[in-house]
Amino acid sequence: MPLPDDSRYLKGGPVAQRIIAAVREDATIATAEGFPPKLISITVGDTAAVDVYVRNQRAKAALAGIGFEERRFPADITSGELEAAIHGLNADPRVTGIIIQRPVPAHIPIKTLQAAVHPLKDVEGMHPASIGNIVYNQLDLAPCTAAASVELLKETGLDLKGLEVVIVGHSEIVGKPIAFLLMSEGATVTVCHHMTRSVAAHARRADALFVAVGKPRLIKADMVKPGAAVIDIGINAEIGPDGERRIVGDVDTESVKEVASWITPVPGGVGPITVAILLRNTMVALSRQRARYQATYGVVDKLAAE
Ligand SMILES: Nc1nc2c(c(=O)[nH]1)N[C@@H](CN(C=O)c1ccc(C(=O)N[C@@H](CCC(=O)O)C(=O)O)cc1)CN2
Repeated sequence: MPLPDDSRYLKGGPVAQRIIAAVREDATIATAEGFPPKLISITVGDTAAVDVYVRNQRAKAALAGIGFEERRFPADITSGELEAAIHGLNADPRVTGIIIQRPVPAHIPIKTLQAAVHPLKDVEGMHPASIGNIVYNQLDLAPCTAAASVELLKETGLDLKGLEVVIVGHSEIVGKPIAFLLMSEGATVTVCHHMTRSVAAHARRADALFVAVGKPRLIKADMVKPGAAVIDIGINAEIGPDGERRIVGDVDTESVKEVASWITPVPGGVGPITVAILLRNTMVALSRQRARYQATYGVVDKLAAE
């Protein structure tokens, strides 16, 4: 369904298109130089939200000129078997990026899997060696959903220096990296989590409010400062009054849009940019691999080496 043409909506589509167009230029050049980018997606078990994400990754990778392959594994696979599969991908020179789709089944330690991905092929920046980069202000490759959310906040034109930002949700893949990305930009950041005494009291102080907790419509109008920017990162599936499955965010958009100056729709907000950032990260990872290749073999490109 098309989004209403309301300037309060921070729509992800145009930003994503811009990013994908730039990625396409890079991918075309890299391919012509003998380094075609190829992204492998690892899915474990069946999760509807992940299927939506992967479907969009495949479609946008095709648009951007990036090879894309999905490897699906059964929910009862062992962690050791998955690690072995990842080591195989690390060793394959045709594979330039690996993404592990979340969530994985509870018996699989996601951190072990993430650490098994070679840091140069880690297109999410979630390897322990990569996640530290954003702490050191090296921001060119950050976790996709976190980077996408920050990209949308920048679309408001708000000055991030000294901006009061509140993040509801402290996950490793979204809340924590957003905090580091925004601290690097000079924002004052508060992170709320399950032990926070009054989320509402913090949220009401925010010039920019990020929400990523997976609770449909948790944030209501009375929790938002008038004029704030509200970035909704929730992706929750529910059955609508028409009996159809639909996706809703963590923010009660209908009421909050009467108070906020900017609000991201769900779907159509952070989601499309998340996919675009993944593709951009894939090109960053490839250029790091090329730099390593050049440093090791002393040639400018693969074609020259042949
Ligand atoms: N490895 C990762 N796994 C997950 C991440 C991540 O960043 N890295 N984030 C979420 C992904 N996710 C939901 O589970 C998700 C992300 C993006 C989209 C998306 O493309 N949404 C679009 C389109 C919706 C539609 O076609 O109906 C949108 O919001 O407009 C969907 C899901 C968890 N896992």
